[in-house]
Amino acid sequence: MPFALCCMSHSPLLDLNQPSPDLQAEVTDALKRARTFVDEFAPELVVTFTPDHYNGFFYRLMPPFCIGAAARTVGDYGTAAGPLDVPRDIAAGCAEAALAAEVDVSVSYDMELDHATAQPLQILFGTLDACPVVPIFINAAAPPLGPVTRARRLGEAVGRFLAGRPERILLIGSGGLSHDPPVPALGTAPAPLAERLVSGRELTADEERRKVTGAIAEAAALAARSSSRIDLCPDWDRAFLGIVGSGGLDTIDGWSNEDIARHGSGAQEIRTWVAAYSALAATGPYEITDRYYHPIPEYIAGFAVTTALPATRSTGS
Ligand SMILES: O=C(O)CCC(=O)/C=C/C=C(\O)C(=O)O
Ligand SMILES: [Fe+2]
Repeated sequence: MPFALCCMSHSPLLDLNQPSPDLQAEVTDALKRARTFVDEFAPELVVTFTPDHYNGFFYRLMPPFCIGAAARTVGDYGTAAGPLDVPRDIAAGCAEAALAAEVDVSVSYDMELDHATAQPLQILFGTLDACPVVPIFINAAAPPLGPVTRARRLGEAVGRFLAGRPERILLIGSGGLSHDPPVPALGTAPAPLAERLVSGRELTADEERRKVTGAIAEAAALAARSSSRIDLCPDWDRAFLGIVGSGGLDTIDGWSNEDIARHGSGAQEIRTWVAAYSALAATGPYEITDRYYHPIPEYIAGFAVTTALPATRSTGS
């Protein structure tokens, strides 16, 4: 049951926009260090806590949490499309553990997921199917959202279950931190798009083009400080990283959804980090082994990468 954790921001613009060469080099280096960390750990199982952005989950049935017993990624924003190698029995065990802990998860045997799931797997492993993966969807984009403490309780329940498994397990949290990307909302989207947020129909080629050019334009406006959307919030991001680094995850229980939303609609994705770190914390004390952070408007992201391991116990004298 050895554990390791890697939490990272994702961005659909990672391969589409260029921040300054120095900043790009920093990000490349941080992601390379994360990959080396994972290589050295050599996981036999990945459990990924991941959101979606109306690419796999829609309002025809929008669960707060869903555990995939069979899943694939859809290949949005140029990320890989294809099946994940999901061990059904372990996915079912995670779901049973969550339900026993009174966290009402759904299960899916036909889960579709987007860049939020594919990007970290591609960055850390090169491919989607290098390692068995249990995907755990946490709704962060589609209101109503439950309190953030539910993500902590989900993570704890999954962590306690995984502690009884024999595999080397990598926990991934994908998302955050502060950011306000132009993801459509049911209440404000024009009628054909609002209908799609319910039905999940394919985007037309024109809608797809406008989605990508719109995100690129929004990033440019954010970098030029001419965007009307919520700005990145480095102080809040650093405070959040401090909390997960100190292990005081229950501090976040006091954050209301409105508090979190003040740092952008995408800031709700911190739920994935809270769940992943809570899963690790449920197995014992942990320590951060690497941490990178930079606010990057070109990616519309308070961009962070952290890795962590169970704390090495002092043997005393
Ligand atoms: O239908 C759409 O427009 C979806 C757009 C989308 O997928 C945007 C994603 C943004 C992030 O992943 C993010 O900034 O966290
Ligand atoms: Fe996202």
